[in-house]
Amino acid sequence: LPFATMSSKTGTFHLQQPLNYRAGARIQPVDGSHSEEVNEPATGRVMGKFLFSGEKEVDLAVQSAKAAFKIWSQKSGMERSRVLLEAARIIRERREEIATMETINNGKSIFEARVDIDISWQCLEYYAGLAGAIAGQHIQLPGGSFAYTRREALGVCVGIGAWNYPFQIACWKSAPALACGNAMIYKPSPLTPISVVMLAEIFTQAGVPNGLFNVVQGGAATGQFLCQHQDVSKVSFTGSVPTGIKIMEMSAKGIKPVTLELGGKSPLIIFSDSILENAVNGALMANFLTQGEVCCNGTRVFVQREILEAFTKEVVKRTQKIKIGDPLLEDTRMGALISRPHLERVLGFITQAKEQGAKVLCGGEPYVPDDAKLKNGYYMRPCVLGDCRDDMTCVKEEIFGPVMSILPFDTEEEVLERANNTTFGLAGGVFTRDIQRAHRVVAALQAGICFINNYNVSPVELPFGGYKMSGFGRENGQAGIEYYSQLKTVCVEMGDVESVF
Ligand SMILES: NC(=O)C1=CN([C@@H]2O[C@H](COP(=O)(O)OP(=O)(O)OC[C@H]3O[C@@H](n4cnc5c(N)ncnc54)[C@H](O)[C@@H]3O)[C@@H](O)[C@H]2O)C=CC1
Ligand SMILES: C[N+](C)(C)CCCC(=O)O
Repeated sequence: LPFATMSSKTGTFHLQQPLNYRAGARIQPVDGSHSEEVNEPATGRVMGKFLFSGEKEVDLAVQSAKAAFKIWSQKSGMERSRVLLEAARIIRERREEIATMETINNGKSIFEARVDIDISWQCLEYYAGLAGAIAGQHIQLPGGSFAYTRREALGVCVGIGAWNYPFQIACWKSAPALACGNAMIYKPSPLTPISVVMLAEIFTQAGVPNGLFNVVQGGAATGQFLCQHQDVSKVSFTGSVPTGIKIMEMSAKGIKPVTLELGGKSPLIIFSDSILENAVNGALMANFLTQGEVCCNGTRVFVQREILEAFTKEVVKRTQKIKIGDPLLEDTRMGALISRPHLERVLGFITQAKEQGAKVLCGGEPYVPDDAKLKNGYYMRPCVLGDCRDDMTCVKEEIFGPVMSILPFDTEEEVLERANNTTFGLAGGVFTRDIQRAHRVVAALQAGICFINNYNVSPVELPFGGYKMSGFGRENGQAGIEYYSQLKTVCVEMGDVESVF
Protein backbone atom coordinates (compact mmCIF):
# COMPACT_ATOMS: atom_id res chain seq x y z
CA LEU A 1 0.00 0.00 0.00
CA PRO A 2 1.70 3.16 -1.26
CA PHE A 3 0.65 5.48 1.55
CA ALA A 4 0.75 3.03 4.41
CA THR A 5 4.16 4.12 5.57
CA MET A 6 3.56 7.83 5.30
CA SER A 7 4.24 9.93 8.30
CA SER A 8 1.20 11.27 10.06
CA LYS A 9 2.84 14.43 11.38
CA THR A 10 2.04 17.83 9.96
CA GLY A 11 4.90 19.20 7.88
CA THR A 12 6.45 15.89 6.87
CA PHE A 13 4.58 14.49 3.86
CA HIS A 14 6.30 14.58 0.47
CA LEU A 15 4.49 13.76 -2.72
CA GLN A 16 6.41 11.17 -4.67
CA GLN A 17 4.06 9.23 -6.90
CA PRO A 18 2.25 10.25 -10.08
CA LEU A 19 -1.32 11.42 -9.49
CA ASN A 20 -2.94 10.34 -12.73
CA TYR A 21 -4.54 6.93 -12.75
CA ARG A 22 -5.34 5.04 -15.93
CA ALA A 23 -6.15 1.41 -16.74
CA GLY A 24 -5.48 0.23 -13.20
CA ALA A 25 -2.20 2.03 -12.45
CA ARG A 26 -0.69 5.35 -11.46
CA ILE A 27 0.91 6.97 -14.49
CA GLN A 28 2.35 10.28 -15.63
CA PRO A 29 0.14 11.89 -18.31
CA VAL A 30 1.47 11.42 -21.86
CA ASP A 31 1.14 15.13 -22.54
CA GLY A 32 1.66 16.59 -19.06
CA SER A 33 2.83 20.04 -19.95
CA HIS A 34 2.15 22.32 -17.05
CA SER A 35 3.23 21.32 -13.55
CA GLU A 36 1.54 22.57 -10.42
CA GLU A 37 2.58 22.65 -6.76
CA VAL A 38 0.50 21.06 -4.02
CA ASN A 39 0.42 22.94 -0.73
CA GLU A 40 -0.13 21.80 2.80
CA PRO A 41 -2.61 24.38 4.17
CA ALA A 42 -1.53 23.74 7.78
CA THR A 43 2.04 24.92 7.10
CA GLY A 44 1.91 26.67 3.74
CA ARG A 45 4.65 24.26 2.64
CA VAL A 46 4.94 22.87 -0.90
CA MET A 47 4.57 19.08 -0.69
CA GLY A 48 5.51 18.37 -4.28
CA LYS A 49 4.51 18.90 -7.88
CA PHE A 50 2.21 17.12 -10.28
CA LEU A 51 1.38 17.38 -13.96
CA PHE A 52 -1.78 18.71 -15.57
CA SER A 53 -3.23 16.50 -18.30
CA GLY A 54 -3.73 17.67 -21.86
CA GLU A 55 -6.16 16.54 -24.55
CA LYS A 56 -4.21 13.36 -25.44
CA GLU A 57 -4.18 12.05 -21.89
CA VAL A 58 -7.87 12.85 -21.51
CA ASP A 59 -8.57 10.87 -24.68
CA LEU A 60 -6.51 7.90 -23.47
CA ALA A 61 -8.43 7.96 -20.18
CA VAL A 62 -11.73 7.98 -22.07
CA GLN A 63 -10.67 5.10 -24.35
CA SER A 64 -9.57 3.03 -21.37
CA ALA A 65 -12.85 3.78 -19.56
CA LYS A 66 -14.83 2.75 -22.67
CA ALA A 67 -13.11 -0.63 -22.71
CA ALA A 68 -13.86 -1.16 -19.01
CA PHE A 69 -17.46 -0.06 -19.51
CA LYS A 70 -17.99 -2.92 -21.99
CA ILE A 71 -17.13 -5.46 -19.30
CA TRP A 72 -18.70 -3.76 -16.28
CA SER A 73 -22.03 -2.85 -17.88
CA GLN A 74 -22.63 -6.53 -18.72
CA LYS A 75 -22.40 -7.58 -15.08
CA SER A 76 -25.47 -8.10 -12.94
CA GLY A 77 -26.29 -5.68 -10.16
CA MET A 78 -25.35 -8.31 -7.60
CA GLU A 79 -21.94 -8.79 -9.18
CA ARG A 80 -21.29 -5.05 -9.10
CA SER A 81 -22.59 -4.91 -5.56
CA ARG A 82 -19.97 -7.38 -4.33
CA VAL A 83 -17.12 -5.32 -5.79
CA LEU A 84 -18.46 -2.07 -4.30
CA LEU A 85 -18.85 -3.72 -0.89
CA GLU A 86 -15.25 -4.87 -1.07
CA ALA A 87 -14.16 -1.31 -1.93
CA ALA A 88 -16.17 -0.03 1.06
CA ARG A 89 -14.47 -2.59 3.28
CA ILE A 90 -10.99 -1.51 2.13
CA ILE A 91 -11.82 2.16 2.76
CA ARG A 92 -12.94 1.24 6.29
CA GLU A 93 -9.72 -0.68 6.80
CA ARG A 94 -7.57 2.23 5.54
CA ARG A 95 -9.75 4.92 7.18
CA GLU A 96 -6.98 6.45 9.28
CA GLU A 97 -4.52 6.64 6.40
CA ILE A 98 -7.05 8.21 4.02
CA ALA A 99 -8.33 10.66 6.65
CA THR A 100 -4.74 11.66 7.42
CA MET A 101 -4.04 12.33 3.74
CA GLU A 102 -7.27 14.33 3.46
CA THR A 103 -6.27 16.43 6.46
CA ILE A 104 -2.77 17.04 5.13
CA ASN A 105 -4.02 18.16 1.71
CA ASN A 106 -7.21 20.02 2.72
CA GLY A 107 -6.34 21.49 6.12
CA LYS A 108 -9.51 20.31 7.91
CA SER A 109 -9.22 18.64 11.31
CA ILE A 110 -8.51 14.92 11.47
CA PHE A 111 -11.63 14.63 13.62
CA GLU A 112 -13.77 15.81 10.69
CA ALA A 113 -11.77 14.00 8.01
CA ARG A 114 -12.56 10.68 9.72
CA VAL A 115 -16.26 11.49 9.51
CA ASP A 116 -15.84 12.33 5.81
CA ILE A 117 -14.20 8.96 5.18
CA ASP A 118 -16.98 7.19 7.07
CA ILE A 119 -19.61 8.91 4.93
CA SER A 120 -17.56 7.86 1.90
CA TRP A 121 -17.58 4.11 2.57
CA GLN A 122 -21.19 4.32 3.68
CA CYS A 123 -22.03 5.80 0.29
CA LEU A 124 -20.38 2.83 -1.45
CA GLU A 125 -22.22 0.40 0.83
CA TYR A 126 -25.52 2.14 0.20
CA TYR A 127 -25.23 1.97 -3.59
CA ALA A 128 -23.89 -1.57 -3.38
CA GLY A 129 -27.17 -2.37 -1.64
CA LEU A 130 -29.21 -0.68 -4.36
CA ALA A 131 -27.25 -2.17 -7.29
CA GLY A 132 -29.12 -5.46 -7.18
CA ALA A 133 -32.47 -3.68 -6.99
CA ILE A 134 -32.05 -1.58 -10.14
CA ALA A 135 -34.86 -2.86 -12.33
CA GLY A 136 -37.38 -1.91 -14.98
CA GLN A 137 -41.14 -2.30 -15.22
CA HIS A 138 -43.42 -4.70 -17.02
CA ILE A 139 -46.46 -3.18 -18.71
CA GLN A 140 -49.34 -5.28 -20.04
CA LEU A 141 -50.78 -4.20 -23.43
CA PRO A 142 -53.92 -5.38 -25.35
CA GLY A 143 -53.98 -8.85 -26.97
CA GLY A 144 -51.21 -10.32 -24.86
CA SER A 145 -48.67 -7.82 -26.12
CA PHE A 146 -46.55 -6.12 -23.51
CA ALA A 147 -43.67 -3.80 -22.91
CA TYR A 148 -40.87 -3.61 -20.45
CA THR A 149 -38.40 -0.98 -19.44
CA ARG A 150 -34.70 -1.48 -18.81
CA ARG A 151 -32.69 0.89 -16.63
CA GLU A 152 -29.39 1.03 -18.50
CA ALA A 153 -26.04 2.63 -17.77
CA LEU A 154 -25.07 5.83 -19.60
CA GLY A 155 -21.48 4.95 -20.52
CA VAL A 156 -18.39 6.94 -19.57
CA CYS A 157 -19.33 9.56 -16.97
CA VAL A 158 -17.14 12.46 -15.92
CA GLY A 159 -16.90 13.65 -12.32
CA ILE A 160 -15.39 17.07 -11.58
CA GLY A 161 -14.96 17.97 -7.94
CA ALA A 162 -14.27 20.81 -5.52
CA TRP A 163 -11.51 20.91 -2.89
CA ASN A 164 -13.57 20.96 0.31
CA TYR A 165 -14.47 17.25 0.48
CA PRO A 166 -12.02 15.71 -2.02
CA PHE A 167 -12.48 12.01 -1.20
CA GLN A 168 -16.14 12.23 -0.23
CA ILE A 169 -17.24 14.07 -3.38
CA ALA A 170 -15.45 11.43 -5.48
CA CYS A 171 -17.39 8.71 -3.63
CA TRP A 172 -20.73 10.53 -3.91
CA LYS A 173 -20.22 10.54 -7.68
CA SER A 174 -18.52 7.21 -8.33
CA ALA A 175 -20.67 5.03 -6.06
CA PRO A 176 -23.97 5.56 -7.91
CA ALA A 177 -22.17 5.76 -11.28
CA LEU A 178 -20.49 2.38 -10.83
CA ALA A 179 -23.55 0.78 -9.20
CA CYS A 180 -25.53 1.62 -12.35
CA GLY A 181 -22.88 0.03 -14.59
CA ASN A 182 -21.04 3.14 -15.80
CA ALA A 183 -17.35 3.92 -16.00
CA MET A 184 -16.07 7.19 -14.53
CA ILE A 185 -13.23 9.59 -15.17
CA TYR A 186 -12.67 11.86 -12.23
CA LYS A 187 -10.92 15.20 -12.12
CA PRO A 188 -10.35 16.55 -8.62
CA SER A 189 -9.62 20.20 -7.87
CA PRO A 190 -5.94 20.98 -8.52
CA LEU A 191 -5.76 22.15 -4.89
CA THR A 192 -6.56 18.66 -3.58
CA PRO A 193 -5.28 16.14 -6.12
CA ILE A 194 -4.02 13.41 -3.79
CA SER A 195 -6.69 11.37 -2.01
CA VAL A 196 -8.85 10.50 -5.01
CA VAL A 197 -5.97 8.42 -6.44
CA MET A 198 -6.19 6.30 -3.30
CA LEU A 199 -9.85 5.69 -4.18
CA ALA A 200 -8.83 4.63 -7.68
CA GLU A 201 -6.35 2.12 -6.23
CA ILE A 202 -8.98 0.80 -3.87
CA PHE A 203 -11.46 0.22 -6.70
CA THR A 204 -8.79 -1.74 -8.58
CA GLN A 205 -7.95 -3.77 -5.50
CA ALA A 206 -11.65 -4.47 -4.98
CA GLY A 207 -11.92 -5.94 -8.48
CA VAL A 208 -13.30 -3.35 -10.91
CA PRO A 209 -12.02 -3.84 -14.48
CA ASN A 210 -8.91 -1.77 -15.27
CA GLY A 211 -9.99 1.62 -16.61
CA LEU A 212 -13.38 1.69 -14.91
CA PHE A 213 -12.32 4.55 -12.63
CA ASN A 214 -9.58 6.76 -14.06
CA VAL A 215 -8.19 9.99 -12.64
CA VAL A 216 -6.94 12.91 -14.67
CA GLN A 217 -5.41 15.96 -13.04
CA GLY A 218 -5.68 19.57 -14.06
CA GLY A 219 -7.71 22.75 -13.95
CA ALA A 220 -10.17 24.43 -16.29
CA ALA A 221 -8.48 23.32 -19.54
CA THR A 222 -8.40 19.65 -18.55
CA GLY A 223 -12.02 19.92 -17.36
CA GLN A 224 -13.00 21.36 -20.71
CA PHE A 225 -11.36 18.50 -22.65
CA LEU A 226 -13.40 16.11 -20.53
CA CYS A 227 -16.72 17.91 -20.99
CA GLN A 228 -16.19 18.28 -24.73
CA HIS A 229 -15.10 14.72 -25.44
CA GLN A 230 -17.60 13.03 -27.74
CA ASP A 231 -17.40 9.67 -25.97
CA VAL A 232 -18.36 11.15 -22.59
CA SER A 233 -22.04 10.58 -21.79
CA LYS A 234 -22.55 12.61 -18.66
CA VAL A 235 -20.90 15.26 -16.49
CA SER A 236 -21.43 15.49 -12.75
CA PHE A 237 -19.97 18.66 -11.28
CA THR A 238 -19.46 20.03 -7.78
CA GLY A 239 -18.15 23.56 -7.58
CA SER A 240 -19.00 27.20 -8.02
CA VAL A 241 -21.91 28.73 -9.94
CA PRO A 242 -19.77 30.44 -12.63
CA THR A 243 -17.99 27.16 -13.45
CA GLY A 244 -21.31 25.31 -13.32
CA ILE A 245 -22.64 27.62 -16.01
CA LYS A 246 -19.62 26.87 -18.22
CA ILE A 247 -20.01 23.12 -17.67
CA MET A 248 -23.66 23.29 -18.69
CA GLU A 249 -22.84 25.33 -21.79
CA MET A 250 -20.16 22.88 -22.91
CA SER A 251 -22.35 19.88 -22.18
CA ALA A 252 -25.22 21.46 -24.10
CA LYS A 253 -23.16 21.22 -27.30
CA GLY A 254 -23.10 17.43 -27.00
CA ILE A 255 -26.59 17.14 -25.38
CA LYS A 256 -24.89 15.54 -22.39
CA PRO A 257 -26.92 15.38 -19.19
CA VAL A 258 -25.34 17.21 -16.26
CA THR A 259 -25.67 17.16 -12.50
CA LEU A 260 -24.69 20.45 -10.88
CA GLU A 261 -23.98 20.73 -7.16
CA LEU A 262 -23.20 24.40 -6.76
CA GLY A 263 -22.86 26.94 -3.99
CA GLY A 264 -25.31 28.42 -1.55
CA LYS A 265 -26.15 31.15 0.94
CA SER A 266 -28.57 29.13 2.99
CA PRO A 267 -30.88 30.48 5.69
CA LEU A 268 -31.10 29.07 9.21
CA ILE A 269 -34.22 30.34 10.96
CA ILE A 270 -34.33 30.28 14.74
CA PHE A 271 -37.68 30.97 16.40
CA SER A 272 -37.90 32.21 19.96
CA ASP A 273 -39.51 28.98 21.20
CA SER A 274 -36.44 26.90 20.22
CA ILE A 275 -34.39 25.00 22.75
CA LEU A 276 -31.59 27.55 22.91
CA GLU A 277 -28.75 25.09 23.37
CA ASN A 278 -29.86 23.05 20.34
CA ALA A 279 -30.24 26.19 18.25
CA VAL A 280 -26.75 27.35 19.19
CA ASN A 281 -25.27 23.93 18.42
CA GLY A 282 -27.18 23.92 15.13
CA ALA A 283 -25.81 27.34 14.17
CA LEU A 284 -22.24 26.20 14.93
CA MET A 285 -22.74 23.04 12.86
CA ALA A 286 -24.25 25.15 10.09
CA ASN A 287 -21.25 27.47 9.87
CA PHE A 288 -17.97 26.11 11.08
CA LEU A 289 -17.42 22.60 9.70
CA THR A 290 -14.37 22.42 7.40
CA GLN A 291 -13.43 26.04 8.26
CA GLY A 292 -16.79 27.12 6.87
CA GLU A 293 -15.91 25.85 3.40
CA VAL A 294 -19.16 23.93 2.96
CA CYS A 295 -21.64 24.54 0.17
CA CYS A 296 -24.77 23.86 2.22
CA ASN A 297 -23.79 25.99 5.22
CA GLY A 298 -26.54 28.02 6.88
CA THR A 299 -24.62 31.29 6.85
CA ARG A 300 -27.61 33.62 7.14
CA VAL A 301 -28.75 32.99 10.69
CA PHE A 302 -32.15 34.64 11.21
CA VAL A 303 -32.94 34.94 14.92
CA GLN A 304 -36.31 36.00 16.30
CA ARG A 305 -35.86 39.27 18.15
CA GLU A 306 -37.03 38.04 21.59
CA ILE A 307 -34.02 35.70 21.86
CA LEU A 308 -31.51 37.66 19.77
CA GLU A 309 -29.43 38.76 22.73
CA ALA A 310 -29.36 35.42 24.54
CA PHE A 311 -28.65 33.50 21.34
CA THR A 312 -25.91 35.86 20.16
CA LYS A 313 -24.16 35.84 23.53
CA GLU A 314 -24.06 32.07 23.63
CA VAL A 315 -23.04 31.61 19.98
CA VAL A 316 -20.16 34.07 20.42
CA LYS A 317 -19.02 32.37 23.62
CA ARG A 318 -19.00 28.96 21.93
CA THR A 319 -17.30 30.26 18.76
CA GLN A 320 -14.48 31.76 20.81
CA LYS A 321 -13.87 28.36 22.36
CA ILE A 322 -13.32 26.53 19.06
CA LYS A 323 -9.83 25.06 19.17
CA ILE A 324 -7.87 26.17 16.09
CA GLY A 325 -4.50 24.72 15.14
CA ASP A 326 -2.58 21.73 13.83
CA PRO A 327 -5.29 19.76 12.02
CA LEU A 328 -3.65 16.42 12.77
CA LEU A 329 -3.95 16.89 16.54
CA GLU A 330 -6.82 15.01 18.17
CA ASP A 331 -8.35 17.98 19.96
CA THR A 332 -8.22 20.46 17.05
CA ARG A 333 -11.69 21.39 15.80
CA MET A 334 -10.75 23.98 13.18
CA GLY A 335 -7.76 23.67 10.87
CA ALA A 336 -6.45 25.84 8.06
CA LEU A 337 -8.33 27.25 5.09
CA ILE A 338 -7.52 25.85 1.68
CA SER A 339 -5.07 28.49 0.39
CA ARG A 340 -3.54 31.88 1.07
CA PRO A 341 -5.62 33.65 -1.64
CA HIS A 342 -8.80 32.05 -0.29
CA LEU A 343 -7.95 33.17 3.26
CA GLU A 344 -7.36 36.71 2.00
CA ARG A 345 -10.67 36.62 0.17
CA VAL A 346 -12.56 35.54 3.29
CA LEU A 347 -10.85 38.23 5.39
CA GLY A 348 -11.73 40.73 2.65
CA PHE A 349 -15.44 39.90 3.09
CA ILE A 350 -15.08 40.72 6.80
CA THR A 351 -13.39 44.07 6.11
CA GLN A 352 -16.18 44.91 3.67
CA ALA A 353 -18.84 43.84 6.19
CA LYS A 354 -17.37 46.28 8.74
CA GLU A 355 -17.38 49.06 6.15
CA GLN A 356 -21.02 48.34 5.43
CA GLY A 357 -21.95 48.60 9.10
CA ALA A 358 -21.76 45.04 10.45
CA LYS A 359 -20.23 44.51 13.86
CA VAL A 360 -17.57 41.85 14.37
CA LEU A 361 -18.69 40.11 17.55
CA CYS A 362 -15.74 37.74 17.59
CA GLY A 363 -12.88 36.47 15.41
CA GLY A 364 -12.43 37.48 11.81
CA GLU A 365 -8.68 38.00 11.99
CA PRO A 366 -5.77 35.77 10.93
CA TYR A 367 -4.63 33.30 13.56
CA VAL A 368 -0.97 32.42 14.07
CA PRO A 369 -0.48 29.23 16.09
CA ASP A 370 2.33 29.05 18.66
CA ASP A 371 3.87 26.03 16.96
CA ALA A 372 6.62 27.47 14.71
CA LYS A 373 6.04 25.03 11.85
CA LEU A 374 2.45 26.26 11.49
CA LYS A 375 3.21 29.97 11.26
CA ASN A 376 2.79 30.12 7.47
CA GLY A 377 -0.46 28.14 7.54
CA TYR A 378 -3.76 29.64 6.39
CA TYR A 379 -5.58 30.02 9.70
CA MET A 380 -8.17 32.50 10.88
CA ARG A 381 -10.40 32.87 13.91
CA PRO A 382 -14.02 31.95 13.21
CA CYS A 383 -16.16 35.04 12.98
CA VAL A 384 -19.66 36.04 14.08
CA LEU A 385 -21.11 39.20 12.54
CA GLY A 386 -23.87 41.18 14.25
CA ASP A 387 -25.90 44.20 13.11
CA CYS A 388 -26.24 42.61 9.68
CA ARG A 389 -28.74 43.71 7.05
CA ASP A 390 -30.02 41.78 4.04
CA ASP A 391 -28.37 44.16 1.57
CA MET A 392 -24.82 43.66 2.88
CA THR A 393 -22.33 41.76 0.73
CA CYS A 394 -21.55 39.34 3.58
CA VAL A 395 -25.25 38.40 3.67
CA LYS A 396 -25.74 38.16 -0.09
CA GLU A 397 -22.62 36.39 -1.32
CA GLU A 398 -21.16 33.01 -0.55
CA ILE A 399 -18.03 33.56 1.57
CA PHE A 400 -16.99 29.88 1.89
CA GLY A 401 -15.20 30.55 5.15
CA PRO A 402 -15.95 30.56 8.91
CA VAL A 403 -18.19 33.62 8.93
CA MET A 404 -21.70 33.61 10.41
CA SER A 405 -24.06 36.54 9.84
CA ILE A 406 -26.79 37.09 12.43
CA LEU A 407 -29.99 38.77 11.23
CA PRO A 408 -32.88 39.63 13.57
CA PHE A 409 -36.50 39.03 12.49
CA ASP A 410 -39.99 39.49 13.94
CA THR A 411 -42.55 37.36 12.11
CA GLU A 412 -42.68 34.06 10.24
CA GLU A 413 -44.05 35.69 7.10
CA GLU A 414 -41.29 38.29 7.08
CA VAL A 415 -38.48 35.80 7.65
CA LEU A 416 -39.66 33.48 4.87
CA GLU A 417 -39.75 36.32 2.41
CA ARG A 418 -36.20 37.34 3.37
CA ALA A 419 -34.88 33.77 3.53
CA ASN A 420 -36.03 33.09 -0.03
CA ASN A 421 -34.78 36.40 -1.38
CA THR A 422 -31.65 34.90 -2.95
CA THR A 423 -30.70 33.32 -6.25
CA PHE A 424 -29.29 30.30 -4.36
CA GLY A 425 -31.41 27.40 -3.07
CA LEU A 426 -29.23 24.65 -1.70
CA ALA A 427 -30.26 24.22 1.93
CA GLY A 428 -32.24 25.73 4.77
CA GLY A 429 -33.00 25.05 8.40
CA VAL A 430 -35.51 25.89 11.09
CA PHE A 431 -35.39 25.60 14.87
CA THR A 432 -38.72 25.69 16.70
CA ARG A 433 -40.74 23.55 19.09
CA ASP A 434 -43.95 24.21 17.16
CA ILE A 435 -44.29 21.24 14.82
CA GLN A 436 -46.85 22.79 12.53
CA ARG A 437 -44.70 25.85 12.07
CA ALA A 438 -41.63 23.70 11.42
CA HIS A 439 -43.28 21.87 8.53
CA ARG A 440 -44.96 25.01 7.20
CA VAL A 441 -41.63 26.82 7.13
CA VAL A 442 -39.68 24.08 5.34
CA ALA A 443 -42.50 23.69 2.82
CA ALA A 444 -42.14 27.38 2.00
CA LEU A 445 -38.33 27.39 1.80
CA GLN A 446 -36.98 27.38 -1.75
CA ALA A 447 -34.18 24.92 -1.07
CA GLY A 448 -33.32 21.34 -1.98
CA ILE A 449 -32.26 20.18 1.49
CA CYS A 450 -34.07 21.33 4.63
CA PHE A 451 -33.36 20.57 8.26
CA ILE A 452 -35.78 20.78 11.19
CA ASN A 453 -34.09 21.20 14.58
CA ASN A 454 -30.64 20.21 13.27
CA TYR A 455 -28.27 21.24 10.50
CA ASN A 456 -25.65 19.71 8.17
CA VAL A 457 -26.26 16.09 9.00
CA SER A 458 -26.13 14.17 5.73
CA PRO A 459 -26.83 10.45 5.90
CA VAL A 460 -26.14 8.90 2.49
CA GLU A 461 -29.70 7.56 2.25
CA LEU A 462 -30.93 11.14 1.72
CA PRO A 463 -30.96 12.87 -1.67
CA PHE A 464 -28.73 15.96 -1.73
CA GLY A 465 -28.94 18.79 -4.24
CA GLY A 466 -30.14 22.28 -4.94
CA TYR A 467 -32.97 24.47 -6.15
CA LYS A 468 -32.54 27.62 -8.23
CA MET A 469 -28.91 28.56 -9.02
CA SER A 470 -27.57 26.00 -6.55
CA GLY A 471 -27.96 23.45 -9.31
CA PHE A 472 -30.03 20.42 -10.20
CA GLY A 473 -29.85 16.68 -10.13
CA ARG A 474 -29.42 14.77 -6.89
CA GLU A 475 -26.59 12.88 -5.25
CA ASN A 476 -27.12 10.16 -2.65
CA GLY A 477 -30.38 8.41 -1.86
CA GLN A 478 -32.44 6.36 -4.31
CA ALA A 479 -32.80 9.49 -6.45
CA GLY A 480 -29.07 9.26 -7.31
CA ILE A 481 -29.77 6.22 -9.50
CA GLU A 482 -31.89 8.28 -11.90
CA TYR A 483 -28.99 10.59 -12.64
CA TYR A 484 -26.61 7.81 -13.65
CA SER A 485 -28.94 5.68 -15.77
CA GLN A 486 -31.28 5.95 -18.71
CA LEU A 487 -34.55 4.26 -19.41
CA LYS A 488 -35.10 2.06 -22.44
CA THR A 489 -38.64 1.04 -23.38
CA VAL A 490 -39.04 -2.27 -25.20
CA CYS A 491 -42.42 -2.80 -26.90
CA VAL A 492 -43.24 -6.47 -27.68
CA GLU A 493 -45.93 -7.49 -30.21
CA MET A 494 -47.53 -10.88 -29.59
CA GLY A 495 -49.98 -10.77 -32.50
CA ASP A 496 -49.75 -9.92 -36.19
CA VAL A 497 -48.80 -6.51 -37.46
CA GLU A 498 -51.77 -4.47 -38.62
CA SER A 499 -50.58 -1.99 -41.20
CA VAL A 500 -52.58 1.10 -42.03
CA PHE A 501 -51.15 1.02 -45.54
N1 LIG B 1 -23.25 21.97 -3.88
C1 LIG B 1 -22.19 21.28 -3.54
O1 LIG B 1 -22.28 20.08 -3.35
C2 LIG B 1 -20.86 21.96 -3.38
C3 LIG B 1 -20.56 23.15 -3.97
N2 LIG B 1 -19.32 23.74 -3.83
C4 LIG B 1 -19.03 25.05 -4.42
O2 LIG B 1 -17.73 25.05 -4.98
C5 LIG B 1 -17.08 26.28 -4.81
C6 LIG B 1 -15.67 26.11 -4.30
O3 LIG B 1 -15.01 25.13 -5.01
P1 LIG B 1 -13.96 25.48 -6.17
O4 LIG B 1 -13.14 24.27 -6.36
O5 LIG B 1 -13.28 26.76 -5.87
O6 LIG B 1 -14.95 25.71 -7.40
P2 LIG B 1 -14.61 25.86 -8.94
O7 LIG B 1 -15.91 25.98 -9.63
O8 LIG B 1 -13.59 26.88 -9.16
O9 LIG B 1 -13.91 24.48 -9.35
C7 LIG B 1 -14.56 23.25 -9.23
C8 LIG B 1 -13.93 22.26 -10.19
O10 LIG B 1 -14.16 22.65 -11.54
C9 LIG B 1 -12.94 22.67 -12.27
N3 LIG B 1 -13.08 23.68 -13.31
C10 LIG B 1 -12.83 25.02 -13.22
N4 LIG B 1 -13.10 25.63 -14.39
C11 LIG B 1 -13.55 24.67 -15.24
C12 LIG B 1 -14.01 24.68 -16.59
N5 LIG B 1 -14.06 25.82 -17.30
N6 LIG B 1 -14.40 23.53 -17.15
C13 LIG B 1 -14.37 22.38 -16.45
N7 LIG B 1 -13.95 22.30 -15.17
C14 LIG B 1 -13.54 23.43 -14.57
C15 LIG B 1 -11.93 22.96 -11.22
O11 LIG B 1 -10.63 22.59 -11.64
C16 LIG B 1 -12.43 22.13 -10.05
O12 LIG B 1 -12.09 20.77 -10.20
C17 LIG B 1 -17.94 27.08 -3.85
O13 LIG B 1 -18.59 28.09 -4.57
C18 LIG B 1 -18.97 26.09 -3.36
O14 LIG B 1 -20.20 26.63 -3.13
C19 LIG B 1 -18.36 23.10 -3.13
C20 LIG B 1 -18.61 21.90 -2.53
C21 LIG B 1 -19.88 21.26 -2.59
C1 LIG C 1 -21.07 16.63 4.52
N1 LIG C 1 -21.63 17.96 4.50
C2 LIG C 1 -23.07 17.88 4.57
C3 LIG C 1 -21.17 18.69 5.67
C4 LIG C 1 -21.21 18.72 3.33
C5 LIG C 1 -21.44 18.04 2.00
C6 LIG C 1 -21.54 18.99 0.86
C7 LIG C 1 -20.26 19.55 0.37
O1 LIG C 1 -19.54 18.84 -0.36
O2 LIG C 1 -19.94 20.72 0.70
